[in-house]
Amino acid sequence: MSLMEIKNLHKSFGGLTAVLNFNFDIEKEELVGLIGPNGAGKTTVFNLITGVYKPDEGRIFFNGQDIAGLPPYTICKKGIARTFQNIRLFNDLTVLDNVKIALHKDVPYSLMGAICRTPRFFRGEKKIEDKALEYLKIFNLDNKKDEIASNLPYGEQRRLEIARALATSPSLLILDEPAAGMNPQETHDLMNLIASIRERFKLSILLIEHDMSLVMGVCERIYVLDYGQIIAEGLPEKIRNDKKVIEAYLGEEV
Ligand SMILES: Nc1ncnc2c1ncn2[C@@H]1O[C@H](COP(=O)(O)OP(=O)(O)OP(=O)(O)O)[C@@H](O)[C@H]1O
Repeated sequence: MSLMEIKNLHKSFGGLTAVLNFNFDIEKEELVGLIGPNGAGKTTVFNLITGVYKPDEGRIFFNGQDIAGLPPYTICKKGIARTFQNIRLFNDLTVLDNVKIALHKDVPYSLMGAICRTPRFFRGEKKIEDKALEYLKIFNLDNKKDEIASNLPYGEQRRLEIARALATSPSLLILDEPAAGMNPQETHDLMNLIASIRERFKLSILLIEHDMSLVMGVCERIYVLDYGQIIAEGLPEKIRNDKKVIEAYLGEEV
């Protein structure tokens, strides 16, 4: 059984059809790319999967259960984590607190315990802090743990957002244009990091990207969206040479 299977998804905004008859699947531990030119409907698909929008039609099966139209927090609890195209961190909190928040569901003490500052509270806090630091280490941000998130350079904010998403222990991590605004070296490093995260945490990753060349090196399978519809699907090599894909990206370097 696929980890996620999407069947005949439709979404319109007024008279504009953003996503039409969208079919998709991703296996456990697979790294899949969803690419397409500007306005193709990628973010809309993303928002449908994560519960930001309700589909007009269609089903989204995750671990065999239909999650279409469920609220975002329920979908997150089921094991889908996301990052945003425009970074959304808790800007005034420290780097460490941004990740600790994502671990709140693992809190081993009660509200009363927190108010009364019981030994169980302190032990629990220490455990969460250690875990958050482990995530920060993976993203090479542990030495910035006490900095205010908004003071980090852009590339580090992006990495922190992924660390925070990963801390919710998802089985599917969806990254919306994670390399947007990064320089070529940062982008290259990030792609390697994404591949290594998949190996280490044994999770599935859906990478949504405008830039086709970015996903070519890292994704095992790619879907191409244009005007709300899938125009090609398959291995990177097949996608690179697909006539419809080349036409959709006409004028852009493929
Ligand atoms: N909330 C909305 N209300 C009205 N139209 C919308 C809304 N969200 C998206 N659209 C329209 O739906 C179409 C698909 O947009 P979407 O943002 O999903 O594309 P995209 O592939 O993510 O583009 P980009 O790469 O520029 O982010 C566009 O024509 C967009 O203007």
